[in-house]
Amino acid sequence: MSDSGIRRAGAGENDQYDYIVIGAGSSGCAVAGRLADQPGVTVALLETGPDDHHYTVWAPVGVAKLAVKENPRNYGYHTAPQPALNNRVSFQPRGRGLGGSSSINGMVYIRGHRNDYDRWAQLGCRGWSFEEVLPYFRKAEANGRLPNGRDDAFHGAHGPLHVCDQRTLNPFSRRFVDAALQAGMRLNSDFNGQHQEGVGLYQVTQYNGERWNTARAYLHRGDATDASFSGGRDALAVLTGTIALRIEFDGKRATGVRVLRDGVTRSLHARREVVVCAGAFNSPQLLLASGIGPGEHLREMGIDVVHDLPGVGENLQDHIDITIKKAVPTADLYGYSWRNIVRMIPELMRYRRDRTGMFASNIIEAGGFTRSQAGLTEPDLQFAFILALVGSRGKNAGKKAPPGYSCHATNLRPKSRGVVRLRSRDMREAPLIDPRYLSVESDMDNLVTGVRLIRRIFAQPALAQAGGRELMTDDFGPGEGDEHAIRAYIREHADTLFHPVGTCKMGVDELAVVDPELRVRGVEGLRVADASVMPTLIGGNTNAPTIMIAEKAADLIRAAVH
Ligand SMILES: Cc1cc2nc3c(=O)[nH]c(=O)nc-3n(C[C@H](O)[C@H](O)[C@H](O)COP(=O)(O)OP(=O)(O)OC[C@H]3O[C@@H](n4cnc5c(N)ncnc54)[C@H](O)[C@@H]3O)c2cc1C
Repeated sequence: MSDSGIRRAGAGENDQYDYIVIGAGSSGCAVAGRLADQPGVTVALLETGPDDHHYTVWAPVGVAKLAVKENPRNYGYHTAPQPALNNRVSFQPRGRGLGGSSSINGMVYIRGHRNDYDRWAQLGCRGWSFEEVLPYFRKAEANGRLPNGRDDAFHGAHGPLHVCDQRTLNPFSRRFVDAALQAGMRLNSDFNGQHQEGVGLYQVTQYNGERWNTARAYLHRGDATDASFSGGRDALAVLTGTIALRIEFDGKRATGVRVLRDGVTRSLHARREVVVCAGAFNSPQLLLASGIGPGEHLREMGIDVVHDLPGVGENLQDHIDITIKKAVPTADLYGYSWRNIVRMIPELMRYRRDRTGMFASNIIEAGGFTRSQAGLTEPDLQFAFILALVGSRGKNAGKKAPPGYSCHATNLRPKSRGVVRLRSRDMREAPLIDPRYLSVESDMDNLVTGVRLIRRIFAQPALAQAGGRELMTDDFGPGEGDEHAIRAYIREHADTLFHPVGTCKMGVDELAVVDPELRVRGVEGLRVADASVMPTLIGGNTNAPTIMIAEKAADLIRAAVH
């Protein structure tokens, strides 16, 4: 692993590029890779963290190690204390290094509901309705399910992002799907097809049993050992260990980026544009540190105002989520017991031999979408069935959980809105993150329904026959469970599902940070293109939608010069 140092990559180490892309995460790799594929164009991709050539990244089960606490590939942020969560501080994993959060995420491939994008268009985001973004989802995707390698109405066969079914299905994932059917849900074999609702098996961003992060997809051209990091492209310089400290301006025009690398600070010049892809926490942080944001906050932090843009850092939205857990003493699930540890030895050999078995699993193989009440136009709850007991994270991580399973219920469209602000002008410091989870009381309501539905699914024969003991729900009492006790449980245990968005929102209103072409309003030569531009949270996991945004951004940027 190399955390610092520019690796030679085509365009090599220069002071000038046509485009400078900041952040090599889900979006940044895609934007930079696509731009660099144009003839005669040079691109620099700046990334604070290290490369992604590490077994914890490409072996899917590595997610259990990478996601739960701070490490060289995970910033491991923490929120401000959350009043509605009994003042708990929430651990916020964020990927650091090539691939960004796509290198540490759960690999679940979900696009959200078509209505989500139609709503973006209704909010004034012209060009972002479902029919208009679907071609970009398909362009990105190489779905292993397509017979004859031909695109169909919903899926792409030839994009750089591999999407496939799980190679080895855990028997408990099958049990979960059967139990949900027994509880009355319907089967859905493609959550990204015509309908989202139902229960089934998730497709994952993997290929041949290995994680397919965006670095592998868009930079390395599939080669896990790509020493150039750029897939050998002459036009693309991939600069790891390089932190963008601030965007530089000439008046209101972005002209380049001030960077810190190997302890040396210097400026890189962008002949055409700077594209910020630093994610929902760091993109607003970088704009603020560069003098773009609410004037009062900037002055308070001693930063010269380049442009007073009140929406920067506002509108933080995240999926709040509650988990029910059941301890089950079996070696088919993940957890710590002698039996489970012994089981892992042949599983490791199996993975090394043919990339199948328990090491090839993302541990989240099954799930589904449902409506918490009749009359809703689309599902408002998502389930994710985990083949382990979800343990503590962040500063509290480390306690070894026994084998078991868990199920998340996620409120897909919470109304609570939070904020990202600066604690310091220095980009090496963590920003202040305050999601204000459950600050709108009604955000709790569908989680209560979610808890009840999970327990109903757990009680069906397909899962109940496996035995085990539900944890921490004794207070609920019999049947549906006491609502007061369930609400208290949610306050004590609800947490993020890791999908922050919206802090540089796209739109046409006062608080919009970028316009529908992703240009930062009020300045020139600067765009934001990552999860932070989503005006509203989509109903599902956010990796595929972020990659869709990047694909569209690359087209918008290319179109601007023609
Ligand atoms: C633990 C976890 C599990 C998840 N599971 C799933 C899942 O199963 N399915 C799904 O669809 N989504 C999942 N997500 C969410 C999804 O991965 C994110 O929404 C998506 O990756 C966001 O992409 P991004 O490009 O906006 O940001 P990121 O991918 O986070 O990329 C931002 C990049 O910018 C870099 N950067 C930041 N600041 C600077 C700077 N100043 N200079 C240089 N570089 C900088 C960072 O190091 C990082 O590499 C998960 C996320 C996490 C954290």
